Amino acid sequence: MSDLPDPTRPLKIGTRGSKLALAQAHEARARLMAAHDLPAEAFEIVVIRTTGDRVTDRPLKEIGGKGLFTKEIEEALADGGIDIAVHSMKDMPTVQPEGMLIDCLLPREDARDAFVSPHVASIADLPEGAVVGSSSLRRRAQLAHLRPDLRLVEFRGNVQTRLKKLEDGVAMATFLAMAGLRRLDMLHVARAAIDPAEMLPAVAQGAIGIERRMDDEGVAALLRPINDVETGQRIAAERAFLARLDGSCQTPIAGYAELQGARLFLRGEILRPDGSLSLSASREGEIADGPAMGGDLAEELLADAGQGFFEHLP
Ligand SMILES: NCc1[nH]cc(CCC(=O)O)c1CC(=O)O
Repeated sequence: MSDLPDPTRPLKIGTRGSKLALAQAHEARARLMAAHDLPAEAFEIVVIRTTGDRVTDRPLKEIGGKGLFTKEIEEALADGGIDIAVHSMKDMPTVQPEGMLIDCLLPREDARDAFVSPHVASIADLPEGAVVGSSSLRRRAQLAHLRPDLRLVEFRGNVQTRLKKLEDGVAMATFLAMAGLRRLDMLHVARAAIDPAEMLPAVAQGAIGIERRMDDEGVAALLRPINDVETGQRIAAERAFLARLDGSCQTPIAGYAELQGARLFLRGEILRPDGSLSLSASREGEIADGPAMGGDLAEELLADAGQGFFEHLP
């Protein structure tokens, strides 16, 4: 256990307790074990219950937006209760608390959304007026934009709960991240992976980030070999886009970056929550300019949107 910052005790990995969060924590541990030739006993997985986990009866946007799934975990990191925290980057605020840093990203999974339905194979196949369940502000707005005839209902809970609701006929279809389904070994429930050109994914969808104390050099050295540089470059561009828009919080936002050789392609979209308007644009440039391109893309969409765009509620 000589690579550990403190070889006399296991490294504590903080995570939420959901099946998906645990799968992600196990993936992080497996990569650390392989990179440093360490046994599983060199790590301890510490489950932390967050506000987002406790409140399950209301849409997330009513409880108070970003940070709901991270606050208690970051407190544990700050007071030394854990050494690292494993997160879905999609759920992470663009700015970390004082003294915290995310500079380690695992290789990104499939970033696309999955179309999930026991009845039909795609969005286009949904009959007129069909009911679709989703609590994602982005997915709801994108779907309303594509298919204004559909009826949307709130859908929260874990994957099993949502599938049960589909079986019970509460809705005909829903959406889930391909990445989450793959990590849960439940890819079979995806009827189709939706092309980003049809439904642009959430910023950082499919990426796992590892947060640490900024001054913890021992942990920084431990994480370095498992960081995926290309994922970091894509996420940096997407999160810079989000960061520039975030002031207007309750807004449906999508952003997706891809690399081709030394070039970075970034697409971004903002929508009215009711889907009555969608604005999108893209940028192409050097990988190193990704974060600047993200900010610039956000500026363009904000200028297009004009005053009042974000006040238009359903
Ligand atoms: N908001 C919940 C959440 N956060 C991350 C994922 C999926 C995994 C990922 O995007 O990395 C999900 C569930 C979903 O959208 O289906």
